[in-house]
Parts: sequence; structure tokens; C-alpha cells
Amino acid sequence: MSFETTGTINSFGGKLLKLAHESKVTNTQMKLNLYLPPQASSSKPVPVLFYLAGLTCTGDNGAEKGFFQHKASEKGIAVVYPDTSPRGLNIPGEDDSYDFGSAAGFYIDATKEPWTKGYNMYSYITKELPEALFSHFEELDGNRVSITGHSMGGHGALTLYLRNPGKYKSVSAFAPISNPSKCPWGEKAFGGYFGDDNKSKWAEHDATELISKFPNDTDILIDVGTGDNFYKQGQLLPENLEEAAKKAGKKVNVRYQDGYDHSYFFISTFSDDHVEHAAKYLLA
Ligand SMILES: N[C@@H](CCC(=O)N[C@@H](CSC=O)C(=O)NCC(=O)O)C(=O)O
Repeated sequence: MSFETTGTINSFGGKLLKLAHESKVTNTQMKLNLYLPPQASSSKPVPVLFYLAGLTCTGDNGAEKGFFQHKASEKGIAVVYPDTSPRGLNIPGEDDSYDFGSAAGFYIDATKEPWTKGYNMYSYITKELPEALFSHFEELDGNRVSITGHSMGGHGALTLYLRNPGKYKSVSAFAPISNPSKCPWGEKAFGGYFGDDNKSKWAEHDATELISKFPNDTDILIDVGTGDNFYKQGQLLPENLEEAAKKAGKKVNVRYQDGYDHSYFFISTFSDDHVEHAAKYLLA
């Protein structure tokens, strides 16, 4: 698969590439950003951190406002910023709400019509995109990959990690939707993409349900702001994940950050810590 490079921007001594490619999995063109740190120009391939963004986002939000490039440049880690859904499939209702359809792909493969037409962000992020990137960019080391994300993307990072033991070296999340089967955003998305009667499928994409089934030890870093309105409204439910992790004997370190909200001011404050967390495993 070939990538079109539509822009190249200098950032912290490296390059942010604006990319587009045709996806067989989503049946659309997909856009993304790829940050190559300065070390990518040496002969040794660099490890990779995927950042999954939240509702209403594209691959631009994290690249422009997350400040991941700061620490990634220092550590020699590439960062992939994918889009959050297919775009323009012409499914009725696709663009009607901010929390379902466009920019709300929830990192699942839909099983319910008409969303099966291309709402396959799980396969796109875990298979098609990395395979395409690692065969096209020899600067990237496909054997050293970590994942992080925000809100809906935090849910994506946690569930992709927990569903694929060994695929990612580490995981972390900012204000993740931690128990989607039990919050309004998740109920709407899983009901729409899987069906209200398909609760076993819901559980397959719920970090709180998955953690006890994960076969390996974990070291999961999560930040949540105590001033986050979505946290206060019960959309995130990190306590449910903490409780399930405790019962399962898994390490999940949830840091409740005093007064921080849900925005990129919160993410950019702690993004260095999340890149450091990934670096601990990617550079071990
Ligand atoms: N428009 C919505 C709120 C949308 C919102 O806050 N999106 C967050 C992610 S929320 C969970 O996935 C986001 O990252 N927005 C982009 C940004 O640049 O801040 C509403 O009004 O409630």
C-alpha cells in the first residue's frame, strides 16, 4: 500500500509527515500524521508509539496540541496519529452526532448494518495501518510498538492492548472511557455498532471486562483530571477498571490530577510522562 505525503513539517528536530492512503478495511481514504524523530535518519529503525484520539478528533488534534513530539524527539520514538473513523461513507446519520459515526469509530469492527460498510477501526489500527506503515517506512521498527490514547482513544488504547497480548510493549491512557458498557457514550456506540442485544460483543471491547482475562502482568498508566466534566458525568468510570484490576491482581496506576479538565491542556501537561512510560518498555 502506498502513502501520499501531503505535507512535511519540522517539529522538535524531527519531521511531522501528513499522510493519506486508501484503506481496504474502512473503504475510504484515511488520513494520519506520522512524527519521525531526529534519530529516524540513523541506520537503526526507531520504535513507535500510537496515539489514539477521542470523539470529534482527527489525527491532527494530538499532533498539534498533545506535545508528544517533545519527549518523543528526545527519546527517539516515532508517533503515529491516526484518524478516529472512516469519513464520507455516505451512511445515513453518519454526521448527525458528535459521539456516533464520523469521528466516533470507537476502535471496534461494527457487526451491525449499515456500519459494517467501513466502521472497522479495530482492524484498521491493529492490522492494516501498522502493516502498511512498517512495510513502507523502513525507519520504523514494527517489533517495538506501544499505544496510548485519550477518552474514546484511551478506551481504544486499553482494549487493543488487552485484546492482543504481546502486540504492544506498553499502554497508557488519558481520561479513558474505562467501562464503556456502563456509560452513556459506550452504550450508544456499542448499541449502534453491535446491537443492544449483543452484550457478549460489548464485553470484548470493554477494558473493565477484559483486564481479568489478560494473561500477562500489566503496568498501565492512566491520568484523569478531577475537574473533568465527563469524569463527573460518569462517562469515564476509571474506578470500575481499578476495582477489576485489583481483583485480577493487575497493576493499573490511576493518577487523579487535581483540577485538570478533559482538554488538550490536560493531555499536554502529562504527555511527557506517557512517552516516558512507553520509552521504559520500547527502549528496554
Ligand atoms: N463536542 C462535545 C465534546 C467533544 C470533546 O470534548 N471531545 C474530546 C474527546 S471526548 C472523548 O472521546 C476532544 O478531544 N476534543 C477535541 C479537542 O481538540 O479538544 C461536547 O460539546 O460535549
